[in-house]
Amino acid sequence: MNYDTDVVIVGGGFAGITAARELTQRGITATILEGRDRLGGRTWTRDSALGRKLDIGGTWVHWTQPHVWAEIGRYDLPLVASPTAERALWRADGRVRTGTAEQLFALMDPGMTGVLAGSAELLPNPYQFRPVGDELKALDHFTIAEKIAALNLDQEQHDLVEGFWGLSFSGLPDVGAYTQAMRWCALAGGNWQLMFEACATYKLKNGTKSLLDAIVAQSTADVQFNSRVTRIEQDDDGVTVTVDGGRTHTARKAIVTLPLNVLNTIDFSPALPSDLVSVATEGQASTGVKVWVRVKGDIGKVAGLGPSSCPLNFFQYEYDIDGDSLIVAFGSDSTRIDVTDRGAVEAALREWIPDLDVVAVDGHDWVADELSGQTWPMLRPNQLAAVQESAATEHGHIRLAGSDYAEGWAGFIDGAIESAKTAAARILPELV
Ligand SMILES: Cc1cc2nc3c(=O)[nH]c(=O)nc-3n(C[C@H](O)[C@H](O)[C@H](O)COP(=O)(O)OP(=O)(O)OC[C@H]3O[C@@H](n4cnc5c(N)ncnc54)[C@H](O)[C@@H]3O)c2cc1C
Repeated sequence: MNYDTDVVIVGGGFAGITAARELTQRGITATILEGRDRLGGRTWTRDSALGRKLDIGGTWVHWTQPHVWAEIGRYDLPLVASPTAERALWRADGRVRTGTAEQLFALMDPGMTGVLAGSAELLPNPYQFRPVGDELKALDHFTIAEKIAALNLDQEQHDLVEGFWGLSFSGLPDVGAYTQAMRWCALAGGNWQLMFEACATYKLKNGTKSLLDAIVAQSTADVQFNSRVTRIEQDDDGVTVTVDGGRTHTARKAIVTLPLNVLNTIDFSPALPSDLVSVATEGQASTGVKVWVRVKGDIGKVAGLGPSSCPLNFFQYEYDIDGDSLIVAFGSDSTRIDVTDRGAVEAALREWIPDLDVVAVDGHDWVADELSGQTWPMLRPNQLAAVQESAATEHGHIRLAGSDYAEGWAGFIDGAIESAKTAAARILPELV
């Protein structure tokens, strides 16, 4: 049979472009079918009306994340650190308090240590825990909120730890799986402060697009934009992939990199495993928002944390722009705040700093976005085994890749790159 290409890669985020580079550098032909008019998916470096280039999606990287860190070294890309907070505000037990970051961390420590106790022992090699064992499966019944509640913390400590996980899950702790938290902490050697550092310290100086462009430059894959895949049909020999409008592409293999919450928008024939389809139907737990905010004047190097019930429950100072302050803020529930509404963002931040004036805002609703349906993936209880098993398996001629299916830092750019390298390496022997 003649194929249009060896491999069709569905989606051109970090997973898709990494898989394309890995395959085409070894002489395999590949076509990326991307539903948007740009590459990058849930990363998006764009010129912002706030006065500088900003990362609207994924941003921070860290040396605990070996796959992305190796790529940054490979292309010799400059990094910059987010400023260290000199003042911390925390909203807990119904009040806003001020102190140092150290004071805030000390208040959080009993709860964080309690929730995460045993993470390094549970997952001594957190990049290799498939197949999901009985101990992990048993723990996967619990939500992170249940684990926090069981610690009987005082209200202030409870609100801070609950808020931290609302931030980390980009979602509500009462629907997020406890095992996700254990995985993150195990990846930081069981140290929650290092885990936090990994999530919000180093940024690519020229944006995530600088890494994206470097990887794309080493790929010879054909990229077709505005090509939303609607159906993938398999026979004994390969796949036929149909895009919106009816155009088809044939290939020997397909790598599918769709976020879990939109996986079911493709009609797979034969169907993907029923337990994975059920997870995609239920949806993973992230429902949150990220917004960049230009605030009038110099507000100093400040960070704030509060419970997930706040429309914006975390923010930190990032840049000075002509005497104004640029901060980044997060919330757990996109239905509570419109990140393009300056007034709504100002009202949410005034719960912390009453005289704060918001000049302008920039953000994107990733949850409403039909090509993502979520922010960074965080699983609900009882989803882990189905997702990990599907990620490790070839489904006929199809493999899944993407940060949602990573074994290590799932949810991160690192996980997208890791899973893509694995998927490409697994299919390569069948193609050469
Ligand atoms: C607000 C936000 C903040 C984040 N912060 C960080 C961070 O600081 N650090 C970090 O490491 N990670 C962060 N992440 C997560 C990180 O950005 C993602 O995990 C990673 O970029 C996912 O890459 P991916 O290739 O797996 O998926 P995606 O980037 O989602 O790529 C999938 C691609 O498939 C396309 N697609 C979807 N459906 C179809 C279809 N039917 N046909 C064709 N194409 C389709 C999409 O348009 C997309 O381009 C953040 C994410 C968000 C949203």
